[in-house]
Amino acid sequence: SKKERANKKKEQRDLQACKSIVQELEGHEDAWPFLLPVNTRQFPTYKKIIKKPMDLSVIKKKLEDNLYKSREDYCEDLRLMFNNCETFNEDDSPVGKAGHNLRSFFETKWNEHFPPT
Ligand SMILES: Cn1cc(C(=O)NCCN2CCCC2)ccc1=O
Repeated sequence: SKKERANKKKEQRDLQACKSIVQELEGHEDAWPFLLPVNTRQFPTYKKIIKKPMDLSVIKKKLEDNLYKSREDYCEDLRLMFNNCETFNEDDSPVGKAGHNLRSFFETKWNEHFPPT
């Protein structure tokens, strides 16, 4: 139907916006702690403390494999990644500070692409 075609277009626009947001996050100077999964041999307690690890490489792969039902589903994984960072790191540590900076950058980009009504 016309409505279904319009909705499919919206989904395609949202997916494209989510892909470009991840690219912008990857290029941010504070992205270094988030580019790959946390190394659990370097940080042996990580697996016990963080029940659902998440990082930009996993989010990018999920986007490419069409595993997100919606932009909200995608946003949930980004917020999980930043919340994991706050759980495991002191605010004034290098990783903790990078997490706060990158989260702020993400939320700004999110609102640029999807202005709250
Ligand atoms: C999200 N997060 C990341 C780290 C971390 O240190 N990641 C960077 C690891 N090195 C960067 C270049 C080579 C490997 C530690 C705790 C944490 O919660």
